[in-house]
Amino acid sequence: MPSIFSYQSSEIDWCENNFVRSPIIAEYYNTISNVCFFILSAALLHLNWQYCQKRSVPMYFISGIFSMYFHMTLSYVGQLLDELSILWTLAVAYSVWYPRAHFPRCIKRGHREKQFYWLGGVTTVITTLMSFIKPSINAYALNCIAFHLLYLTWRELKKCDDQRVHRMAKAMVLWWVLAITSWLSDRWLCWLCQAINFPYFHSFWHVLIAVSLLYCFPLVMYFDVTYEMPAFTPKLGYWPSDSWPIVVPYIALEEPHKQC
Ligand SMILES: CCCCCCCC/C=C\CCCCCCCC(=O)N[C@@H](CO)[C@H](O)/C=C/CCCCCCCCCCCCC
Ligand SMILES: [Ca+2]
Ligand SMILES: [Zn+2]
Repeated sequence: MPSIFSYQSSEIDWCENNFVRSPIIAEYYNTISNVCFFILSAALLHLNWQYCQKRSVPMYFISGIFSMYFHMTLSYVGQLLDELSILWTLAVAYSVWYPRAHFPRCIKRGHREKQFYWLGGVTTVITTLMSFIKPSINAYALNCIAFHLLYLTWRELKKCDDQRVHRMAKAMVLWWVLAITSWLSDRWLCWLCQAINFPYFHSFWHVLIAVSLLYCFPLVMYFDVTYEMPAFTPKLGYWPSDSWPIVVPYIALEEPHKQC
């Protein structure tokens, strides 16, 4: 029986052909494309330095390290680490940022906060256990989180008339649609990708989801400042400048009153 650490012990094998460009890296482009998680999370921390000084931001580049290991080995342990790091980053992000205004109504009013954290904790533990049984199904469950984020974004945007925030949300959704299309294409249309000699859609997924998060995090920070830091007004800036066609948004904190 192969070890859970051994090469290709995972039940998932992505579309890219294995060991074509290197004898020690199973999926070469799927491995190196994870570098974008390190670059873009560094950019995120740098541009949003004011916010990061005041609040802790979940370090999603850790998922990039495990994802690299997974694609390099295609091992069962690599797959578990990849998925569990995403799951736990999401759990931390929800516990830090989930707006109290959107706590589910089904939990009792007086104890809402405590019960919400219990609910989140139990869900995370169950999903963690499920990862050991059927990690390939778990990847779909993780992707479904995006639909909940879309729902939360839609509810927040209804209350917000800052057009810059709407523009940021639209960009996030656009990049996410491109990302999830690439992920699904790699999983389901591999025969077609092989036929056209382009089995690289999973590498595109890495880049596109990292770009989508570059818009998602400032959006979440914007609403967090609005709700949780009444002493500041979140001001949305664009790097390198407003007039560029492709821009990176960031949050600056200003002292007077709020907009949304
Ligand atoms: C109020 C809550 C705010 C939450 C903010 C979002 C926190 C993001 C947390 C985690 C970062 C995810 C990093 C992705 C790493 C991808 C590694 C990878 O490619 N793994 C694959 C195998 O190599 C695996 O098959 C992928 C599984 C699915 C991962 C799904 C991640 C969902 C992240 C949601 C992003 C939302 C973006 C915008 C939504 C409209
Ligand atoms: Ca492969
Ligand atoms: Zn991947």
